[in-house]
Amino acid sequence: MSKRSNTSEHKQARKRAKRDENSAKYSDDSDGQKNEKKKSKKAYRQSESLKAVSQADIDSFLESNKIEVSDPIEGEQILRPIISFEHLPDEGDAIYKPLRNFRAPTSVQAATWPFLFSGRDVIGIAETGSGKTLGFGLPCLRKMVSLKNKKTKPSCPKAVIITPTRELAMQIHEHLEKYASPLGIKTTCIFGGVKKDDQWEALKSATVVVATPGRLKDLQGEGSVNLGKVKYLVLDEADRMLDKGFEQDIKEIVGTMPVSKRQTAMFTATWPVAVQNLAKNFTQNPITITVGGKPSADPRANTRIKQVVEVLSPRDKETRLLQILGQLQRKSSEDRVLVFCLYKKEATRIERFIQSKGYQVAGIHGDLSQSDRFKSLAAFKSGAVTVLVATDVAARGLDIPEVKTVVNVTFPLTIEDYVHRIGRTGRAGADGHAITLFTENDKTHSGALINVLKAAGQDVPESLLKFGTTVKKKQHGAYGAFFKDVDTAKSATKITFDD
Ligand SMILES: Nc1ncnc2c1ncn2[C@@H]1O[C@H](COP(=O)(O)OP(=O)(O)OP(=O)(O)O)[C@@H](O)[C@H]1O
Repeated sequence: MSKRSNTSEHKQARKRAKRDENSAKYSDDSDGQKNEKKKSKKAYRQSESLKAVSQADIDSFLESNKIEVSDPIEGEQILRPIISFEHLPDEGDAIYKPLRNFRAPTSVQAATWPFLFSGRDVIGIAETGSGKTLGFGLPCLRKMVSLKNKKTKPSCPKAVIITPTRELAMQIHEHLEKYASPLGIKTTCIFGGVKKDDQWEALKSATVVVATPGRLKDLQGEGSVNLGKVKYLVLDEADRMLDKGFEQDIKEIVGTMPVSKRQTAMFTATWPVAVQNLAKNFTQNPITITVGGKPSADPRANTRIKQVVEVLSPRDKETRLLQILGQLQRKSSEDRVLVFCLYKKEATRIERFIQSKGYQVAGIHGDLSQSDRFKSLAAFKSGAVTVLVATDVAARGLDIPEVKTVVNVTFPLTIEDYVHRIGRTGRAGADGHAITLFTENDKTHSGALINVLKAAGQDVPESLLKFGTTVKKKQHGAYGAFFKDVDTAKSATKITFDD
C-alpha cells in the first residue's frame, strides 16, 4: 500500500467506512466528495437521476458486464456506474456534446468515470475497442475545465497522456480535440521522427499534451516543457508503458511531476502480472476496475472476434496469405485487411510480394519515415489501399472501424501483442475476424494461444494442440522485437522503441 494510506485522511476514510459498514457496497447516496482524494475543484456529485436507479439495475449492469472494482482503501464506498449519459454530473455541460453520437457509455466508461471524476487514481482494464480513450479522456477534459481559471503557464501543461506509438498519439489527440477545442482547451501532440519546431510552438499554449515517451523526455531534458504543473497523467497501453523498453523513460518523465496534486490513470486491454507491481510506483491507492472478469495470467481477447488458427508449414505461408486476400477481396472490395508481420524486413518483403500480385497495399513499420507511416495510415483509412502490412507498431490502439480482418503472418513475441493485434478488428461492439498462420517456429506460444482461444470460446484446432499446452513464464521486457533490425530466422539483441 502507498504512503498515503498512513495519512490522517486515510484514517478518516477508515472511520467513515466503519460508520457505513452496514450500508450497501454500491451505495446510491455516495458521492465523490466523500472520497479520500479531493483534488478536483469541480468535485463529483452523483446525479439525481443516477441515485434514482434501483440497486437491482445497478447490480445487473455490473454483473452482465462482468465489472469488478477493487479499492485498496478498505471500506470506501464503490461509486455507481454511469450507465446512461443522463447520469453524467452537470449533464448539460458543453463538454458532453460530442457524446451525442453514441447511445450510452461503454461499460469501461460507465465504471471508471465516477472514480476519475472524483479524483481517484484508476487502473482500467477492458477489452480492445471498448472506448478506453474517452474513459480516461473525458475526465481529463472535465478536470481541465475545472482548472480553467488557473491559467496554463507557457510550456507547463496540466495534463499529459503518454502512449507507445506515434500513430496512436496522433489518434488520441485528434479524438480528444473534438471535445477540447469547443471548450477552448488547447491540446497538442508530441512524438519523435519529425522536426521539433512546431512542437516547441504548440507546447507554449497547450493545456493537454499527448506524447510518446522518447520525444517528451527529450523536450523535457532541453527545458522546452515543464511537467511540474501536471495534475492529470495517463499511461495509455499501460502494460507496454511499464515494460522494460519504456519503463526508464516513464520513470524519468513522471519523476518531475508533482505527486500530491496529480491524478493518474492507467488503461489497457492486457495487464500481465509482470507489470502489475510496477504500477504502484506511479499511482496512489489506485482503484482497479476490470471489465470482463478479474485480470488473470492469460490476457483476454475481445469475444466478438472470430479467431481462426491455421497450422501450416513456414514455406506455405505466402501462398496461403494470397488465397486469404483473394477470398476476402471477393467478399467485399471495401473491407480493410490488416496483415501483421513480426519484423520490419519481413513486412517490407510481404508488402512487395502482395503488391506484385496486383493488390493496393501500404506498409507501416519502423524502417519507414514518419511521413511515410502517416501516409500509409491515411491511405488505408481512406480506402485508397485496402491492405496494410504492419509490424506490431500498429498492434495497439489504432481504431479503424473498416478493418474487418486481421491476418497474422508471423506470430508476435508475446500473447499480449496477439490480443492487441487481433483487437484492431471487432471494435465498438462490431464483429471481427482474425486468421493466424501458425507454424512450428511459433510452438512456444501454443499454450498461451490455446488459453486465449478457450477463454474467448473459440475452436482450438487439433493441429495446434499437438504443440502442447504449457504456458511459458512471461519475461518483463519481452515486447518490442518488432523494431529489431533482423530477419526472421535470427534472434537479435537490440530493442528500440518509438520516441
Ligand atoms: N460510448 C460509446 N459508444 C459507442 N462507441 C464508442 C463509445 N465510446 C467510444 N466509442 C468508439 O469506440 C471505438 C473504440 O474506442 P477506443 O479506440 O477508445 O477503444 P480502446 O478501448 O482504447 O481500444 P484499444 O484497447 O484497442 O486501444 C472508437 O471508434 C470510439 O469512437
